[in-house]
Order: sequence, then C-alpha cells, then structure tokens
Amino acid sequence: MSSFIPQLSSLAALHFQSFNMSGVMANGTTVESDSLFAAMYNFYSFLLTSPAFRDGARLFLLGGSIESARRLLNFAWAHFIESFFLTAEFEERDESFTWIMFWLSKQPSWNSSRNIRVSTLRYGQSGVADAVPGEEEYGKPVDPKRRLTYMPTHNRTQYMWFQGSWLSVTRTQTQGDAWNRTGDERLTITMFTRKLSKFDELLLEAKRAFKDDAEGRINIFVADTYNDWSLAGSRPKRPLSSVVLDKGIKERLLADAKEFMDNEKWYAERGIPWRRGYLLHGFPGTGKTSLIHALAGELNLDIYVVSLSKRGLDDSSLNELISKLPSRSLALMEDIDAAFFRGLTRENDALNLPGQPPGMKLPPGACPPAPSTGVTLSGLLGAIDGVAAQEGRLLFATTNKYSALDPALTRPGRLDVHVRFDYAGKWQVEELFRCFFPPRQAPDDRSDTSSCSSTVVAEDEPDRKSDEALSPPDSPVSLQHDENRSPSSDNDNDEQLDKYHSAIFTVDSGSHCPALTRDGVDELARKFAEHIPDREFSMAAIQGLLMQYKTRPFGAIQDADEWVVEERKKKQAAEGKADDKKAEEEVKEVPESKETAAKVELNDKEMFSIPSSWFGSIAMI
Ligand SMILES: Nc1ncnc2c1ncn2[C@@H]1O[C@H](COP(=O)(O)OP(=O)(O)OP(=O)(O)O)[C@@H](O)[C@H]1O
Repeated sequence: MSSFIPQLSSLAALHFQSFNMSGVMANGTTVESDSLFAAMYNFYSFLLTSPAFRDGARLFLLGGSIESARRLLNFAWAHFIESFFLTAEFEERDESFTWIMFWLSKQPSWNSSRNIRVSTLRYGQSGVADAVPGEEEYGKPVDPKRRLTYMPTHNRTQYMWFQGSWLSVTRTQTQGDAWNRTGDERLTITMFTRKLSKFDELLLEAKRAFKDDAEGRINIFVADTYNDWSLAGSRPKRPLSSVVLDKGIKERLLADAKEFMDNEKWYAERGIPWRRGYLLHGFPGTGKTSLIHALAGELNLDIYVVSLSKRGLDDSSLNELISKLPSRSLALMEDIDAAFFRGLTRENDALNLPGQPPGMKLPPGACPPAPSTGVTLSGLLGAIDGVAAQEGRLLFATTNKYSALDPALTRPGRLDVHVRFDYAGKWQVEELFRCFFPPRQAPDDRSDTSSCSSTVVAEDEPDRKSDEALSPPDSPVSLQHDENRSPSSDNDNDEQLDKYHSAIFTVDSGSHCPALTRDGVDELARKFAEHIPDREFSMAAIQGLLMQYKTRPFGAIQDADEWVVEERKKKQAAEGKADDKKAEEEVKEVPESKETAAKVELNDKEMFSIPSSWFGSIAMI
C-alpha cells in the first residue's frame, strides 16, 4: 500500500501536465493557468502523501472487499436456496390461501410454538371458532370444530415439518390504502426440497383437508372490492327432498343439469358454447332460492352470487367477474329484474333511461332519472354469453317479474330452461306437513331426527297441556272431555280412541310432541291440506304457520282456518297498498303506450311457449 500511494501522486502530476489548462477571469479575459495547475498539483500531492488519506483509502478498500464478499455470499446463498429450497407465495385473495391457512390451523406444531396468533376465524367455514381447548358447554366438551384457531404471527418466520421436509412459514400483511384499509395478507412458504411434486403434495393435503371439512356444505362466493371472487362462507347442503314442488320438476331439473355437466364433448363437437342458463320465476316465497341451493348441493358445486344491484358494478366489472368464474360452478343472479328500476328491456337501454317504459319521451327540460345501477341490459347479455363468458358454468337467475324481462335475455342460449313457481298446491301442502312431522319408523327407533323429535317448543307457542295439544280437530274421536256423553258412548269412544291412538301414535314421546305412524302422518297431512286453499298461499307462508306448531300437528290443523282468514286480510291490505302506489305512479307518469301494454301481454303468453332447452325436452312451466 505504501508504495502504491507515491505512484498515485506521480500519476496525478502527469495527468495535470498533459493538459494545457486555462482559466476564465471574471472580466472575460482568458489567462494561462500555471498557477492554478500548481495549486491543484500541490493539493493532490498533499492528499496522497497525507497519512489520514492513506488510512481512509485503506479503509475504503477494506470495506469494498467486505461488501463484495457479502454480496458474493448472498448470491451463493440465494443460488443454494433456489436449488435446494422451493418458495411459494399465497395471496389472501386467492382460494389457495384459505386452504393453506386452514391446513396450518390444524397443525399440532402450533401447540409447542412460542409465537401464535389466536383467531376465531374458521377459514372458509361459516361460524366462528370460539371454544377454548378444554371448554365445556351444557356439561359436554365443545365440538372440536369450534376450537379456537392458532395461526402464525405476522412478520415472524415459523418452522415446521411436512412429511420429512423442513419448511418455514412467514406471514406478512401489505399496507392498507383507501380501498383496503387493513391491507392484504400474504403467506410465504419455503420448503427444503428440490422436487416440485413434494410441494404439490402439501397443496393437495391442504386442499383435501379443507374440502373434507366442508363435506356436507356448499361454499358461497361473492365479489370483493377488487372484482375477485372471495369466499363468503359455507352453508350446510339442503336436501333436495326438503324442497317441495309439483311432481317431477326438481327431478327433471337435476337430470338436465347433470346431463349438461357430463356432456362437455357433445357441446364442443357441435360448436355450442358449453353453458346452460336456468330462469326460475314466480311468486315470492315459492322455493326458487331453496331449489338452487339444494341443486348445488346435489351437484357438488359452489355458488357464486352475482349481485347485479351491487354498488359500483358496471358492465365491464360484471364482464370481468363472469370471466373469472371457475369452470364447473354455479352462478346465481337473484332477482334479475330488481337490478333495474322497473323493467329490463333493450329499448330502455337505447334511450339510456333506466326504468322508463319503452318509447317514453321526457317532457322538455326534465332531467333524466339517475341510473339505479351501472349494469345495462346489453352489458348483462354480453356477460352471460359474450366471448369472455366462462365455459362449463350453470347460470341460475330468479325473478318475480317474468314479463318485465327482455326476450333477448330469456332466449335459449342465455336462459335455456324456464321454470315457473306457483303458489302451493294441495299436494305440496301435504308434503310440507310430512317434512315437519315425519313418522317414527318403529317404537324403539328414536334416532329419527325429525323436527318432532325435538323437545324444544317454539317461543311463540303457547304452552298447552299434552292432551289438548294432541287433539285432532276433525279426528274420529275428540280427546276433549264432553260432559254430556253417556257411559255407553263413553265406552264406544274409548274404543275408538284406542283405535285412533294405535293408528296415529307409535309411542308416547313423553313431550309435547307426538310420535306418529306413517298412516297417521298421512291422514293428518291430508286434513291439514283440506284447510289450506289450493294455490293461494306461498310455501314460505305455510312454512311460517307450521313453524308455530313445530311440535303440535293437531294444533296446526285446528288453527289453520283462522290462519287463512288472517293471511287473506294481510294479503288484501298489501294489495291495497300496492294498488295505491301504482295509481300514484300512474298519475305522475306519462301513460304507457298501447304498444307497451300489448308487449307485456305478449310476454305473458310467451311464458307458456318459450322453447326451453337445447335438447328441446324440458318445458317446466
Ligand atoms: N317449495 C318449497 N319447499 C320447501 N320449502 C319452501 C318452498 N318454498 C319456500 N319454502 C321455504 O320458504 C322460505 C323462502 O323460500 P325461498 O327463499 O326459496 O323462496 P323464493 O321463491 O326464492 O322467494 P323470493 O322470490 O322472495 O326470493 C325458505 O325458508 C324455504 O324453506
């Protein structure tokens, strides 16, 4: 180093001598700069011969070497990590994040970890995990599924083993912004393996664990603020048998959907887009949504809810959302008409007057009404069957206003199968009654999980004595005491009573709830249906009545007439209100043209004549 410094100074001298340097004076004259050169030479010579500078230079060289070595080591380490370790990242908004989080929450290694994050989230499953280990409820240990979840803490790396491979887990959170205040979570998993297949195994195990836990449930996805699908929770599968419709409807729908799912090749060979749409229309509370949930369970499909009236949803975001639907999924658009102010027609679109009757002209100077949604009909049509629309998906749409829908929307290829839901018929009423009060199989068989086997009495249900509660109103024998009866008639009645009891009851359930035989249930169901007028009330309304008599089938029959009177009054009042509202609107509005009225009528007729499927076989109306 000491010989290096003088060499540097002689080099500097040479450097300065080789230039004919000049300086520019303030008055603009140029002078030869011998004196300037000499000053600079002296300065450099001083620097190079100075011990402080020499030490500094030494330090500089030493630091440089250390830094270079550090970088080299880093590079070598990164290279080593890349060759022997596999690193994967999971973003919160991706479904795989939920699988891994669920899998992590089940790892026993957290029990010995010193840094854990306690969470009541069940990662994908609905409900909360709020039970502390060892906790008891009603004298029994709490369901292990509800056990609190232990998870990795943020910004710390935790280590564990997976099938003999060492892995590290780092959980981080991005910084929030105006849209997403909390920021997004990210998981980084590094695994000591050279094989990608090892990592696949981890992923598969996590996915299986998640799906197994969701067995018997269906996942519900909704759109998040980024227009991605995010898991909103899961619901227990609804048995198809619990949805009571006119005979054959649900069976044909299920068969049609199954046939569609199994026939991808058939569609491809004919160049027909592999998509199928179902439109369920009819009165509120008649089972449209229930049927969709039951079908999703039966077909093992997750439900993706497209909410057309969601704030901020416009044509392009709807298109993006639909294009992100996974193949083999069920998209649900509930109340497809409600997303638009009053009707859904292309004429309204063209005029850009959402909700106005087609052809209506605005009075001069009047402002057009603000659009109630950012989605237009053409946007919706494009999303359903445009180029970006996903293949292999089932689309279910529901509406209470079938005639308000544009034929372009309801045509085959977009909504292929139309199913009309009517008010409950006698058969449906009977079936619903049977669902509420299923028979006991045998006297000893108490494993039946009917609502009747429950000893819980509805809160709004008046507490009655068992006998009174069990009295069938029009039964062959009344259980109520009649003081005027003669002893002989008493005997007859007792005989009949015994007969009736053995026909209806299998065992005394020891609660308010009678245990009924199959024949007994059939008879009571028939009696109940006799009191409910045909096609006048929705199944939801009748379900509401039965809910009040969860454990008292006879009570339900006894009070059915009174209920019918009350319901009719309510209906009339509601219709009166609706008429008043309609009249008010008509006064305010420009009257609809004759063409519009004719069109609505035509649509009503179409309801019975729309070709319903590509196979041309299903017309469930
Ligand atoms: N056909 C049916 N069979 C069994 N239960 C039914 C039926 N129809 C309605 N229900 C019951 O009524 C309630 C409401 O039903 P659901 O939401 O399916 O009706 P909907 O036709 O979708 O109504 P809306 O048009 O108002 O959305 C649910 O609790 C459901 O169990």
